[in-house]
Amino acid sequence: MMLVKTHGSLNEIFALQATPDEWASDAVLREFVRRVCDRSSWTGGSDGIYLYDVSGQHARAWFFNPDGSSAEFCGNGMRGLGRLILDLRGTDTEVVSSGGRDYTVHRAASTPEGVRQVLLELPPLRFDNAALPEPFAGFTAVAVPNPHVIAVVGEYREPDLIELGKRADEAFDEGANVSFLLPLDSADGRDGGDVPEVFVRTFERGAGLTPSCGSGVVASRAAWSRVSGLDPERRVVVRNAGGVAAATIHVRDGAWHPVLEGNATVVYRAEVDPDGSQAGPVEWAADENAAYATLDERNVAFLTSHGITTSHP
Ligand SMILES: N[C@H](CCC[C@H](N)C(=O)O)C(=O)O
Repeated sequence: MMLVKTHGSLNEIFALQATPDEWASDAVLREFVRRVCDRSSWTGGSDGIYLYDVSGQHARAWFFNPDGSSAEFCGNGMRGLGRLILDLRGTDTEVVSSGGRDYTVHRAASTPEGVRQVLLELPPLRFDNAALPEPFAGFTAVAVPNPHVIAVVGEYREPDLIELGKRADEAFDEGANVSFLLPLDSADGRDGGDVPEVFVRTFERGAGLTPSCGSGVVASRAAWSRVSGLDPERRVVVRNAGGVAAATIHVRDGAWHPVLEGNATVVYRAEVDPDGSQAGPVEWAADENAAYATLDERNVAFLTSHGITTSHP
């Protein structure tokens, strides 16, 4: 089976063309997931894996966190998977069904550095207005559809994010992805001029602190409009530790429909056996990785110039 390592803003997600029933049992499948996602394994690990099937008109996909748990959706992974499907079919738009919902992926213009990009349309998000348990009382809860809680902060303190992220599993029955959103210069977006920019970092359910969380980008974008009153239709540049994306919310009939645009980079391809062992050489996408390194350097320089201290990647 061909294992493809992709990333969205350095949030590395595997894509593997296979269906869950190809493993002897659910437990064997989840052991495979943990093995290939293990950072100490021959794969170098990842922050999750999408299994996918393209035998029907719409592709189907199943996401697993690196701890073997399932999740409804992975924004960065869906961009990478979408790019693979668009390239496989030679089309500009495809629908991917995952977790009981449909996502539309569009081929998007590459960045000035020559980094491939995908624009992703998500199903309507949902705010959870119920009172949140301590210590998340002041957070905003959004399902995109996976569960996120977001706090808009005046200063980004990573140790606080990590501490709170580790408490999400005990605070929420299904766990939650925990994000801090820090508005940046010209971030009020009210002058109608500059495109507002924010910094977001997420401590992910089932994965921990990651360089980027695509669904966290979308959930944080929505929470910011909810908290600040910024027009949800405004395009906002969202910077993560690992890269840059843009998020917009289209409001239709009162429903908030997120759109996420960002890179969809292939890191390498390698044959893998169903037990997770290596079955062929690792074939690195050297040009893509070089192009992304330039984008990454520029983003790190921007974050540093804005006084943001965050681990990389
Ligand atoms: N850890 C997430 C799934 C992966 C989300 C993230 N990698 C993304 O890009 O959206 C969860 O359990 O809901």
